[in-house]
This record gives sequence, structure tokens and C-alpha cells, in this order.
Amino acid sequence: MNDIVIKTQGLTKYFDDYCAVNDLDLAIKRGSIYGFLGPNGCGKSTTMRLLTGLLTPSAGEVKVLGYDLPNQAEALRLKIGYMTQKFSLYDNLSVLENLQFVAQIYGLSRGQRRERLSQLLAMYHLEDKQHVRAGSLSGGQKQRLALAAATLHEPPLLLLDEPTSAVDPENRREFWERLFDLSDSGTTILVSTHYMDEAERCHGLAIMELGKKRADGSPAQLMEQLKATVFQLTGAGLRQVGKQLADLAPVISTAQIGNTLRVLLTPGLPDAKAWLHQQVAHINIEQVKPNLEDVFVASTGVGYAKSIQN
Ligand SMILES: Nc1ncnc2c1ncn2[C@@H]1O[C@H](COP(=O)(O)OP(=O)(O)OP(=O)(O)O)[C@@H](O)[C@H]1O
Repeated sequence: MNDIVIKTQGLTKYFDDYCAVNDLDLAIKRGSIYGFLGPNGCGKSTTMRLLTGLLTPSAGEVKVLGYDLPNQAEALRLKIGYMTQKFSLYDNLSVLENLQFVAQIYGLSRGQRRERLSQLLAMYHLEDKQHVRAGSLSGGQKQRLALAAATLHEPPLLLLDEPTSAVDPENRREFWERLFDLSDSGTTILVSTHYMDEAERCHGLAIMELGKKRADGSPAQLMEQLKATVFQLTGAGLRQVGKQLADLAPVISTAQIGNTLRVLLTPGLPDAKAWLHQQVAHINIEQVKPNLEDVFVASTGVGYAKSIQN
């Protein structure tokens, strides 16, 4: 059995002469939750739409669940669930009516419909809301309803485009519990996000910028492989210290976090801690383990440019 359910090689998408997805190679395993992490406009949604067959690539090869895209996009359609960042169900229909409508689109018989809908209402804690208009649900309830609708036909692949941008942390956590249930039962899930805590929950992750994949691996691998050295500085005058360090060549980034200053240095320095001490003698300096945000900073923007230079 082939465990790679999404494979792309050289996947590229131009809109006129703007390259939104640039030479993207992916290999995503069955049953995994794989994230696209990146700033606005980096090509996350475009990649997702290419993987659903909604968009035609300008170049490259795409195989999803064994189907070659874009040629076999129609056959793939029934095998995927797709949820976009905007609530795309009907505000004026009740929760139940929305689900009944989607069930009809997927051609479920009356008996199948009854069974599946009561299952979904229970699973997504929407039983007591089933006769409420979708438009009057809270952000978290809307997202649960959208996930119920996207999974109604039990697709083996689920694509979620920034699914929790409008929900609070508690609802986000609850939403992710459901994603892990789905993954546990073999569903492959692609999720785009710009939240670090969501990215950390993924089994695998691509960090994207300007349509390019800058890093790929599990969050643990990405943190382990980070070439930069990370320091936490404490002491007086941290704002000033941050400004003083920011422009120096070996400094990838500085960021104040509460009472500490987090500093990322390029790997080229023979003794990074000694170098830092020379710059800021009166400050406590402790080397710390990288986190995912450090990986992100070193993989994008100025941090990326400095990382590859040094
Ligand atoms: N249909 C389109 N026509 C022209 N340009 C487009 C089109 N769709 C996307 N783009 C451009 O391609 C780039 C990538 O957009 P995309 O929506 O994939 O980014 P994203 O990472 O999903 O961002 P966001 O988080 O803001 O949704 C952007 O510069 C966007 O303006």
C-alpha cells in the first residue's frame, strides 16, 4: 500500500506573470496532519486549491489519492472535504437544514442521512443547536458545523484553509481534538495556518514564503535542524540592547518577550555566547533550545536572507 497520498513535483502556479506557488515538492503521508505555515500571501490557499483540482497548475506534477491532477479532478472531488477560512454554509438555514442540504448534494439516501446527521450533531456538540439558524451561532460553533459538513461524506482527505482564524483558544483546542480523532481513523488532513500553536500540533509542516517552501519536516525535526543559535537575554535596558544588536551582521533577529530578549544568531560564529558578551557586557545571556517561532523567523524574510548568507 502506498502511504504517500499527496505527491507534487515542481508544482508551480502563475497568475499572469506573478508566481504564487513556485516549484513545490510535497510528499504527504496517509493519516497525517500536515500544515502550511506562512505569512499572508505566501501561497497557502493557492496550494490547497491546486491540490483539490480547483486550479490548474502552470507547471509540475500533482497526484492526490492516486488521481492525476488536473485531469482526474472530477473523480477526486467526492473524496475530499474542503473548508475555507470564510464560513461558506447558509446563514439563513438551521444547523440541521445546512447538513441535510450538504447530505443531498453528496447523494446520501434518507436512511443514511438520518444516521450520519445524528452522528455528526453528537460528535460536534451541535445537538441542542440543530434548529438554530447557522448565522446566529458563535464563531466556534460555526467552525464545528463547517467541519461536520466537510466530513459528512467521510472523505479520506480533508483540506482546511485557516479553519480557526475566527475562534478563541478554547474552541481552537476543541477543534483540534476533532482533527486528531479524524487523523486517528485514517483521514489525511492538510491545514493552512499562520498560528504557531496550530503549526506545532501538525505531524508535518511546510514553512512557506513567496510561494516557495523554505522548510519541511515535523516540528521537532525543524527545531532540531535549525542552524541558528538561540539566546535568551535578561537584565536592564533590554529595549536598547535589542536595537543595538538588531543591525549587526550575525544577528538574525531580536524579539522582546516579556522580561526577556530572544536573540537568534547565525551559525557561523565560533563562540556565539562570547561574541554576544562582547556586544552587551552587562546582560545575562543563556543559550536556549529553539522553538518553532525561531524556525519560522530564520526561514522567512530578513532572517532567511541572513541565514543563507552566513
Ligand atoms: N486568482 C488570483 N488572481 C491573481 N492573483 C492571485 C489569485 N489568487 C491568489 N493570488 C495572489 O497569489 C498570492 C498568494 O495568495 P494565496 O491566497 O495563495 O496566499 P495565502 O498564503 O493563502 O494568504 P492568506 O493567508 O492571505 O490567505 C497573493 O499575492 C495573491 O494576491
